[in-house]
Formats: sequence, structure tokens, C-alpha cells
Amino acid sequence: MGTAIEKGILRNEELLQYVYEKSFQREHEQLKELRDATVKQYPARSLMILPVDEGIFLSMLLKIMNAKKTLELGVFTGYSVLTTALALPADGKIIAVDPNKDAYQFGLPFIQKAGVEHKINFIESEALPILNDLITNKEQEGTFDFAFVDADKENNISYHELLLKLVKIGGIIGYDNTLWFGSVAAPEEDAKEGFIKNHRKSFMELNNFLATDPRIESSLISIGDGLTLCRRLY
Ligand SMILES: C[S@@+](CC[C@H](N)C(=O)[O-])C[C@H]1O[C@@H](n2cnc3c(N)ncnc32)[C@H](O)[C@@H]1O
Repeated sequence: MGTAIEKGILRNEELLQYVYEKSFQREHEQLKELRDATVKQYPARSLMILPVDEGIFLSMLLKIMNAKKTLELGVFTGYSVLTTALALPADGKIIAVDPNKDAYQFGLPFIQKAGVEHKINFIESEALPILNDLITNKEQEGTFDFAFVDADKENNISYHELLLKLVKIGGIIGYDNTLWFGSVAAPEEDAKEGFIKNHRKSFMELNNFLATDPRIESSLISIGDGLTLCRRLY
């Protein structure tokens, strides 16, 4: 079904399976095709795609907010970008940044089939210089309704500082994976060697930082692998 069960933070497998099954019924046809194709093309890395329930939640959030202009850090084959593009109005715009163009090229035909590629400006780059460029261009400051951060894990606090300048007051920044496979609440010795252990500290630092940052209100949501939504207050 495309998303490994262990990715979810909900540890009752039957219940998680149930949530997925109900959500798959609502997944857009082109998202479904992109998910399936990504799993075939990148079997090991397909764990990176947004789980279906999180995608549906984000889509609804974007519509409730009437979001029109968004930023996407970390694209992979474009599942979250396509989710966003489908949720934005016809004149919506997404700046999507990822240093790996190959995976995006792979996903592009699915985005084109959905007829939303005109909303996406894909930039092949690491995120930090692009965010700095956008801030240098004063016209972009405070103009984004939403930013979704799902890129490298070490730079999230740096992204936060820059995104607080780019997102408008009342706008939302979403950080993905903030429960990092549950490891943020477990003793270090229990964390599996490898990428879980490597990024556990970054997410703990990010979560500590966001929990007390007075410039935002935030909500750590136990969906997918953890999603923290931050609303810029001033
Ligand atoms: C978890 S995946 C993104 C998954 C995507 N949001 C989805 O729903 O399919 C992380 C992506 O971040 C990208 N990435 C790694 N370092 C980055 C950086 N410094 N800036 C932006 N993207 C980066 C990787 O190339 C990879 O495609």
C-alpha cells in the first residue's frame, strides 16, 4: 500500500491500518499514481513520502487557510508539492526547493497529468541560500501563507529564523517528522543506529526551541511521523 506501517507514530498497527484505509479512499488519483510509482522506483527511499492521512490533513488545512503562496523545502518526487498544488487556487504559487532534481523529474509527469505544474517553481538548490535570496529581495518578505519543511534535518532551526521573515503574520510553518520515529521521547540507547539516531538530537532541539518561541503559537500533532504547525504571531 505504499507507506511502511512503522513510519506512523500510532503504534497500534490495526488502528493505523484503519486510518490509512479510510484515507486512501480520499487520496487524489494522481497522488495515488505518484505514490505507487515512487515506491517502485525508489523502494528504500519511498519511506520519505508523506503518509496519506497527513497529506489529506495538509490539503484541508491549506484550503481552510485560503493559502495562495507557499514554500516547500525538500521535494523528493513531489508528493507533498502535488498535494499542495492541488489544494491551492488556480493562481496559487509554490516555490519548491531541493538539491536533487532527478527525483522531481521522475515525479513531474504525474504533476503534469494533474494539470497543476504551472503553480510550481522548482529550484534545484539547497534551501538555505534560496531562503536568504528571498529575504534579500524585500518584496518577498511576509508574503507566504504557508511553508512546509521536510528537507535535511539539521538546519530546521536556521530555516525557522528565515521562514519567520518570509511567512506572513498569521501564516503557518509546518515541520515534518518532529516525533522522529518516536525516538525523541525514548532514551538515547534505545534509538536504532543509523539515520534515526543521527537526527534524533536535531528534532529534540527543534521541539524544545519551538515549544518556547514567543513569536509563534505551535501545535505538535501526532499524525504521520509527527507534524508541528507554527503560526507566526508578529
Ligand atoms: C523526506 S524527503 C521530502 C519528501 C517530500 N516532502 C514528499 O512528500 O515526498 C527529503 C528531501 O529533502 C531533500 N534535501 C536534502 N537536503 C536538502 C537541503 N539542504 N535543502 C533542501 N532540500 C534538501 C532531499 O533531496 C530529499 O528529496
